[in-house]
Amino acid sequence: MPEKSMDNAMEAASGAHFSGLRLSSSSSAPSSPSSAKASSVRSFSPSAAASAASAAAGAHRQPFVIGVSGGTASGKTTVCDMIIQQLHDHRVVLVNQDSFYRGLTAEESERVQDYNFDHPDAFDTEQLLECMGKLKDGQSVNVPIYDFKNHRRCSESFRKVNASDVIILEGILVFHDQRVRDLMDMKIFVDTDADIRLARRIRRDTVERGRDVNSVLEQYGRFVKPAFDDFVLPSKKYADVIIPRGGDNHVAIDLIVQHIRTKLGQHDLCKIYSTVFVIQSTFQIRGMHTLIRDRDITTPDFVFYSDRLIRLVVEHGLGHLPFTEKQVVTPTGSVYMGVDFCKKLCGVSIVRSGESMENALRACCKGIKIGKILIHRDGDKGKQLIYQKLPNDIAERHVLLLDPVLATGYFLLPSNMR
Ligand SMILES: Nc1ncnc2c1ncn2[C@@H]1O[C@H](COP(=O)(O)OP(=O)(O)O)[C@@H](O)[C@H]1O
Ligand SMILES: O=c1ccn([C@@H]2O[C@H](COP(=O)(O)O)[C@@H](O)[C@H]2O)c(=O)[nH]1
Repeated sequence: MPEKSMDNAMEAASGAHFSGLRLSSSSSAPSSPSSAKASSVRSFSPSAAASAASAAAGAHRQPFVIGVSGGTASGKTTVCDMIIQQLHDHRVVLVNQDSFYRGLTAEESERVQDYNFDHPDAFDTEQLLECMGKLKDGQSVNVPIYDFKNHRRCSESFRKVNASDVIILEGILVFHDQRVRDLMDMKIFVDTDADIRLARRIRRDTVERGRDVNSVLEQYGRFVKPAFDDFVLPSKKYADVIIPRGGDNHVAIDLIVQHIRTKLGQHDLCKIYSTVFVIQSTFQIRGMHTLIRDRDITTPDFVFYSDRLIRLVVEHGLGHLPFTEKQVVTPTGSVYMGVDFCKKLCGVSIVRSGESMENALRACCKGIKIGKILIHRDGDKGKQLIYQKLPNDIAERHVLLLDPVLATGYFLLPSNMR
């Protein structure tokens, strides 16, 4: 049985196991002060534990939403495709604002040359919001398919878009409506010269969208350019990143992809850094995390459980250090084949450290040569900052990185020490 399924099987078989939890004075841990919270834990049933675990396992993580705007034929789709390609190890979906064109009535179709496809009212923004809301909620959606030749939606077919880690919403006016902007975690504006865009548009619309050059030029002068000046360009100010030259700008796209990876990696650092280790979460560990997060926990209980978590993190981290075989002679004269740490631990970085973390580390490290303990006291600066600091810390100097509170614990070892 693979290691992971073995762990799951053992967890399932033992149900709720709180060997690490501190029980009240009437239980098997007489030295611990009594606690109402701890005694309520004793009545925790295996089925409740199982459903809590499955709820956590299926817990929906908010996807990262990227908006990509810019004038017609600026290269929005091309940029999106490049981002999607580079994010190959994540689930990414593309939603086009074009899919939400209302579709012309028979009357409007007769005078299509007078229809302004570049005005915000040409889109069904309510439907777009509904679809994006569902996707953000982890539900799949059926997105309409728009036919640029007939200016209508296909009445029978839809494109099924599944819930994903990253949702990219692309279109000329995706920054126009504040409600749509508010869905986005990152806004990109593709900035390409107007003459290049017009040349591309003529080629594309004549080749792919069944137009002739005259109608393209007529529509461009009458609607496309004025709407660009009135709606698209003014929305550029909302962009977090402006990409000049669109898909030709590989540097900008690489930087954007790196940023998205870092953001996604806040949840899954192991995907980015091969030397980061995360302790497998068990009911015991999650039970203690639950206790220390409970605002009603007493101070002695908080200290007791957080100290225990800290020790688990530190001990697990030390287990990753390099060692050599070592023989010792026991007091009875027999030889014991043991191990000894063989390299000097040159730095320990403790994220969100407190005194108890430092003490636990020093206690656990007795007998290990520690060069330096570097303490990060980031406590109240928040999660964002801690993770943003991570890449520098990793690249430069630290050997062990421990975070007992935010997650179960992270361990970092340079590859030459493993
Ligand atoms: N960097 C580029 N160099 C040459 N042609 C490009 C470039 N980027 C896009 N195109 C072409 O221009 C047209 C419009 O590009 P597209 O990415 O679909 O723009 P948008 O989605 O902004 O309308 C397409 O035919 C595409 O192949
Ligand atoms: O029926 C239609 C619908 C839209 N348009 C034009 O399309 C562009 C937007 O698409 P891009 O891919 O971003 O260029 C917009 O400027 C509309 O004018 C159309 O011509 N006919």
